[in-house]
Amino acid sequence: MFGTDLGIDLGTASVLVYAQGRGIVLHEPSVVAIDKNTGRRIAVGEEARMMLGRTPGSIMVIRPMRDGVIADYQTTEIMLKYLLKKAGIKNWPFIKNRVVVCIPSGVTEVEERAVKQAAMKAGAGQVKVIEEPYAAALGAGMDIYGPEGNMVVDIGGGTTDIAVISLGGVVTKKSIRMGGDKLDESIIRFIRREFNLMIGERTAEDIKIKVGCAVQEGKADNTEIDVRGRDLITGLPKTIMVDSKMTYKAMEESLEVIVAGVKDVLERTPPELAADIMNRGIVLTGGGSMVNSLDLRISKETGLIVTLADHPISCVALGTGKVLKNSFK
Ligand SMILES: Nc1ncnc2c1ncn2[C@@H]1O[C@H](COP(=O)(O)OP(=O)(O)OP(=O)(O)O)[C@@H](O)[C@H]1O
Repeated sequence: MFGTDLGIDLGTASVLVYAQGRGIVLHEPSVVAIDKNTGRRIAVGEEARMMLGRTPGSIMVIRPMRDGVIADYQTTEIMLKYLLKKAGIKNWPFIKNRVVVCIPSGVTEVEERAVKQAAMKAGAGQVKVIEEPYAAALGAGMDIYGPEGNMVVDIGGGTTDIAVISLGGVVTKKSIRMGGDKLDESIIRFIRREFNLMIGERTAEDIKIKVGCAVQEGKADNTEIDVRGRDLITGLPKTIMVDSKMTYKAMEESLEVIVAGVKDVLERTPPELAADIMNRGIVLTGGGSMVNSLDLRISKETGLIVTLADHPISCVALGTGKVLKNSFK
């Protein structure tokens, strides 16, 4: 006897849970705060994210997922257990639920097994895994079961998964360990180098979301933001102004890695499918795809039409929901 079937997008930046018949029931950052002395859980999700960079010595804030895979197994288990309970799944974990979890397409067998085991330990009765770009394409509403080629680029916090899908299967793919987190890191490095200012992860993400830009021309609106950090020379707090052009420079190298990945997959795609992609274009999903003008940048460099999915962050979880019905026959 099984309970509600669930789809989980266990991401580097966020965890989304899709419950059969209810849709997305949870969306929280993949962050856990632990008491260093006792090992006790203090906070999980948004509450823990608010603590990032602000904790006293006794509290440790952990992001247990790195580059799309589990980096800290024990903390992932704690996080999943807590979040699935919070998602309000009836009788979790007393009735065993069937769960589909998404994984990046390039993971090793060991990494895949760790994801399955973490879900089982968190209370799942049966676990299946599916590849992220497949779920992302389904969640974006692409017709992946037809004979035409579809190209999806899922840019998450830790990985970018690029795939060409046709007849319900992945034909060419690439998973690169580059995503929103690395963009934040490049902003931190740029500001330290150019302004001798040390900023935290959350501030860097804020800059990326508010004024980040993937093309040199910059954004037309909202082009500047005041940024506070610690001056590395005086040691004192300082405010500087950061604009879109600076974020372009900061993120340029990292964005180029994503563009090169897209070109590589296109080059390896069979000609018939490549012709389909010329007609249909590329669909971007994942939170990282929302960097301003990234669609324009990829379009310029590939000469193809590039569209941002309707709800980029939810696509993988929505796609997992779509495969639930056929996953446990
Ligand atoms: N409006 C926005 N503009 C730019 N980046 C954004 C925006 N909103 C979210 N992001 C970024 O999207 C990333 C998270 O995306 P998402 O939740 O799809 O990743 P994930 O599934 O957790 O990661 P992965 O698939 O790599 O494991 C973060 O780096 C976040 O900063």
